[in-house]
Amino acid sequence: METAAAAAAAAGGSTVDAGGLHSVEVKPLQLILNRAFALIYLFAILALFYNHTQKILNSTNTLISFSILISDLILAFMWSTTQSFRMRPLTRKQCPEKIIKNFSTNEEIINFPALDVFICTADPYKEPPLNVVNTALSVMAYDYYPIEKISVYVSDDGGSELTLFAFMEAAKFAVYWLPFCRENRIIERCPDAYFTSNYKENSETLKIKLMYESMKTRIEKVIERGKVEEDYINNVEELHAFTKFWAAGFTRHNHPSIIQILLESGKDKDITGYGMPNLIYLSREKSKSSPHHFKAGALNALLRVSGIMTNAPIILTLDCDMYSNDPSTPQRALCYFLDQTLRPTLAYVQFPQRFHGLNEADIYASEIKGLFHTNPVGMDGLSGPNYVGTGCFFRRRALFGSPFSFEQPEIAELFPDYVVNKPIQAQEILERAHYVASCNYETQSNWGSKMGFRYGSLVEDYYTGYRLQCEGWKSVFCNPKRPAFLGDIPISLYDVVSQNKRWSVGLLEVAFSKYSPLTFGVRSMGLIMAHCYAHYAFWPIWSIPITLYAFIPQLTLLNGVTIFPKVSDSWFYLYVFLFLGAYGQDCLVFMSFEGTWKRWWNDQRMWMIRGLSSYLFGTIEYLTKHLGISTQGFNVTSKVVDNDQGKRYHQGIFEFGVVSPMFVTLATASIINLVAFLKSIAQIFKGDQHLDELFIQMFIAGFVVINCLPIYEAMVLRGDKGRMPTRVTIFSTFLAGTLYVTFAFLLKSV
Ligand SMILES: O=c1ccn([C@@H]2O[C@H](COP(=O)(O)OP(=O)(O)O[C@H]3O[C@H](CO)[C@@H](O)[C@H](O)[C@H]3O)[C@@H](O)[C@H]2O)c(=O)[nH]1
Ligand SMILES: [Mn+2]
Repeated sequence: METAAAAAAAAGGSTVDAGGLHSVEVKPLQLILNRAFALIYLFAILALFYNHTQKILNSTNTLISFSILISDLILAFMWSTTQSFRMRPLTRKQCPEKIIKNFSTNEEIINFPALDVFICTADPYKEPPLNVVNTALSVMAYDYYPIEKISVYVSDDGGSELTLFAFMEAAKFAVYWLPFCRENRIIERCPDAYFTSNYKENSETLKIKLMYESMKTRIEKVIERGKVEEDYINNVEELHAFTKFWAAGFTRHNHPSIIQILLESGKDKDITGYGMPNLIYLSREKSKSSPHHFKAGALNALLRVSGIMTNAPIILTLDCDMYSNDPSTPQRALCYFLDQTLRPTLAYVQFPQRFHGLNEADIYASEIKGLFHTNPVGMDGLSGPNYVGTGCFFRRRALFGSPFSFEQPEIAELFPDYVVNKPIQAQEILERAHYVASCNYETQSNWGSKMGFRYGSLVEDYYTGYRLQCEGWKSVFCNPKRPAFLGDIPISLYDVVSQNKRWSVGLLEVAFSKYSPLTFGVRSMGLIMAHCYAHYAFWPIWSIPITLYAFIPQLTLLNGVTIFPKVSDSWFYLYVFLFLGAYGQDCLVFMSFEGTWKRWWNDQRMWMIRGLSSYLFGTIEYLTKHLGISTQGFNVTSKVVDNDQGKRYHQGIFEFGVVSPMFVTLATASIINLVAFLKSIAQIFKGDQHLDELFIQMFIAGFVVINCLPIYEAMVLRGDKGRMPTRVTIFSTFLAGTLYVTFAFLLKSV
């Protein structure tokens, strides 16, 4: 931990580090309240299980009591892991304006450490190259001194000439864009974001806009044709580069590595004669016979190729849709990397994932506030936040063994302190770069196990951060007021639940591996940190209580069977406390991070939806994958916006539209809850049943019904393309009927 600063912070209040580059703040009252609440709630949980034991012993229907017990055990476990985020939340501030002074040799010359930026893309049709180019331009235009210290490496797992073409265009546009941003002190350095903002129109902005538009048109034309044709190729070098893609047998899954230097710092200048950063295109070698480990594999190839070419001590990893929204961001990260007291063990500085284009109510809870904001603040007070794949500055050394034992790469040039002394275009450098980008390079090596980004989980980001922290590395959460990066969000429910399904598979791969946070994690990083990581690893098992609670109380209700305490029973108040306590705390935390009611409501709704879709089917996919039956791999999230879909999204209308088993469970649950709720109301009015006995079950059904309103609407009221497909509705109605009959039979036969 952070020595002096931490000790002072532990005592409460705020502290500033010695250099005055950053400060931390802990609110002592908040700590006490959180811990006291956790203690009280814990006693309530214990009381609940006492009640459960009694019930099971006297129960006539053990199966039902047992499934509720299992659900509550899992809910209690997940609750306890959530509390670890509340034990010591901590907020930080940085003073990026002080950084320049630290690196000035004299008034004029400022010399920051070199920075390698990695941008990953994987599919030109799901990830439009124009957007990838925008991301690259936004970081090339960072306020970094001298700018030649930045090298931007683009990894193209799509192996696409379209992406390369877009980057050739970007390199030409950059020599105008960088001086334009610098001289006009533009804050918005992502061109697309700038031209859609409220910028000042004058002849200069008009000129640069025309250039941008012309680049955009050329890129879009080429994408439309699906191929770079000769009229778009300017010279022999470009032709030579594209010929590689046209070789016989070239596919995205099978091709040699392609490395293309698009800008070379020190050689290329902008139109004012000022330097330019390096810009390098890389498509690592792929072959059907060797595993390529998806994004983690791409990052490791980048780590090596950049090692050969520039070997910067600091690395920024970015997803292709995460553009920079603040040119001073690297200076904020430097505030930490520079601090002597943090230095020996600081592995990475993580900025939150934030998104643009969210609708007002954030219907799909795309903000994922827990994952990206509130929980990292909790982990920051312990050993530091988890790595979330993008917007993260690494110390290169952290990817080569623990802080105490260095893991030697195979070749000397890859040592993190190796000094490159040749230009990146040198024949020798290029040869070496191709060599380390080949698919056999990693065979029989420690890459992915002890070195670099870790293999073995579809959530390579979570897994890598976790393993680094197990080794003893620390991290810092940096959350400035102006978002440092902004990314795209999926705008159809299917894309959202599919993305979460992939995460679920990846998380379970960690949960049930020999590196499980509950065993290996507890030993390596202590109980509380390990619980934070366990919270994510076991996310998908939330599907069990969510699914059981979506069906059992309702199916029993339909059959007039009471399974919870009556309102007149004193145990009833325990249930009220448990419900209000958990939801209340969740809501309070959400609201205290610039939340709104509407967004919180959607956040809790999406939790239920994910429980019945992503988590459930993710768990099933994990099981089938491990039985060797099927595997989907890394299904890249689409970043393309269909116009109609975009319109509906902005009106806050849920987008179904696809026939998927994940929608069947949702629709079935929504039907059963509605029928159960309505039937029990009718029975109470008729006097056949007592509200006193059925209240908790009716409350659950009613609560689910309110959450399902958009689903009913999509099933019966809507006619647009995003409605629930009729096949799903019919099948779900049939399934609901079958479940009802089965339960009626089960309950009567005992
Ligand atoms: O074989 C692959 C697959 C993906 N990617 C890239 O990985 C990034 C993330 O992919 P995306 O489809 O956007 O996944 P998300 O679920 O939106 O991403 C989140 O979850 C991923 C782990 O599942 C992390 O890698 C990401 O950083 C994190 O933002 C994108 O830039 C892709 O181009 C590759 O480079 N190679
Ligand atoms: Mn993404």
